[in-house]
Amino acid sequence: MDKLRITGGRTLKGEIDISGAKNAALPILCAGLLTADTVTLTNVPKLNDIATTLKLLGQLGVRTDRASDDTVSITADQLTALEAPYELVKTMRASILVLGPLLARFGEARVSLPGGCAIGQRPVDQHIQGLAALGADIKIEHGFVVARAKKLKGAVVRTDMVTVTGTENLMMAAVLADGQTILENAAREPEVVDLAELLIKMGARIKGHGTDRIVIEGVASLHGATHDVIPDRIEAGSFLCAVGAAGGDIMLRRAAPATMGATISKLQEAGLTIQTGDDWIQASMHKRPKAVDFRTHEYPGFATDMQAQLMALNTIADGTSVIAETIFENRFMHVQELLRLGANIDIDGHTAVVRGVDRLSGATVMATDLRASASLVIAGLAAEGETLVERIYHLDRGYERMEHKLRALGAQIERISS
Ligand SMILES: CC(=O)N[C@H]1[C@@H](OP(=O)(O)OP(=O)(O)OC[C@H]2O[C@@H](n3ccc(=O)[nH]c3=O)[C@H](O)[C@@H]2O)O[C@H](CO)[C@@H](O)[C@@H]1O
Ligand SMILES: C=C(OP(=O)(O)O)C(=O)O
Repeated sequence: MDKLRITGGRTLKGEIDISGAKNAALPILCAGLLTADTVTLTNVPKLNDIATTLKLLGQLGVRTDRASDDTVSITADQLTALEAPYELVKTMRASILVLGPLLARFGEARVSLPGGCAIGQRPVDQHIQGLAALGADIKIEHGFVVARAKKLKGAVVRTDMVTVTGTENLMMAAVLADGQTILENAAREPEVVDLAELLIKMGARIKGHGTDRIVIEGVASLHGATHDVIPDRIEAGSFLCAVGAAGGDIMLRRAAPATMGATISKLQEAGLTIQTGDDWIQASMHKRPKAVDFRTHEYPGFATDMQAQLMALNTIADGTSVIAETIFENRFMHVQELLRLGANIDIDGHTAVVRGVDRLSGATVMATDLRASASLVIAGLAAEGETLVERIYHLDRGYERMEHKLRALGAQIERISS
């Protein structure tokens, strides 16, 4: 298994490009199942999760073509299967996103239940209840969600909590349903908006995306489209935390600062100087960070996917911070590894109290999930001496060539392949 070796203590300087958003690209690839025409996507990041999704689509009989580094075309004109098997679903929870499109267009689907993972149980009951409300006959059988519906029918669906992939699955199902669907308590994340924009280009009739009430008028069929995936706000935020922890001056190009309000304002509170344009972010840090309290929240609040990275910055900050994780019940797995680097953190249920230390010292640590991995890399950049981050396959799920980008910024970091 590959590892990262980081020698900490170097400031960061330079420019890098931000990749397309993983969490936008995944549902958007699945939306290709909704039409027999070709859907062409640009700014698709090169990530293991994208490779897994393309493999899954391939198993369903979808023709996929990576025309260039960041362009992918998908054509779902001759499906050979309507089933997402456990082997693929277990590695990536977002596989559940084939359920809505398959059911809407082909009238049936069988998708393995995604298992629990490091950050929480992550049930899919809201996806199931929502599809049932749209008229699907849906049950769990032998570890699979098995769904059938001759034709879905529009309905008012109010999810019990805000769910990002739940909203995406239901939106993709509703675009081909008979009549009107209203999704209440819908997720407002930019990635949901990006999916809606693609669906509209494909002929869907959607209004209200970006609010908590999405109204969809079903249409008989959708057609092909071309779409540029939005920039990854979590990747960009992770690099901002990196410069906050290591110090320096960086420029992030092809970014979307308009989607990053909560992250940028917390980092400014921590002492970073940040300037933004339409598609760039310039950040400088030349002092010790200041501890910042925060709580995770649905968009436009502070993203749970940024919690671990900002915690890493807080570990070396001046002062004590209180961090509340409100979205996932078990998303502090990085804490025990940050402790190995010399951090001072106490956890009490959903709250972590971080007392900033003067310095971290390099050690061998283990990545436990995607953003936990990023937090360990950030801490390693700031730590004295050498940090070895093990099990970085988690990182490879969601960051495109992170070590290359950090090296371009002057960090001393290398991949050790084994
Ligand atoms: C591929 C993708 O886009 N992943 C993102 C998506 O995950 P994902 O869409 O899986 O996360 P959700 O928004 O659904 O989860 C929010 C909360 O609702 C709960 N829940 C959700 C659905 C359901 O049927 N039942 C239920 O109880 C979850 O366990 C969690 O506690 O949003 C999360 C929250 O912003 C991010 O951390 C993930 O990076
Ligand atoms: C939790 C994440 O992803 P996923 O939902 O794909 O597990 C993430 O991107 O931080």
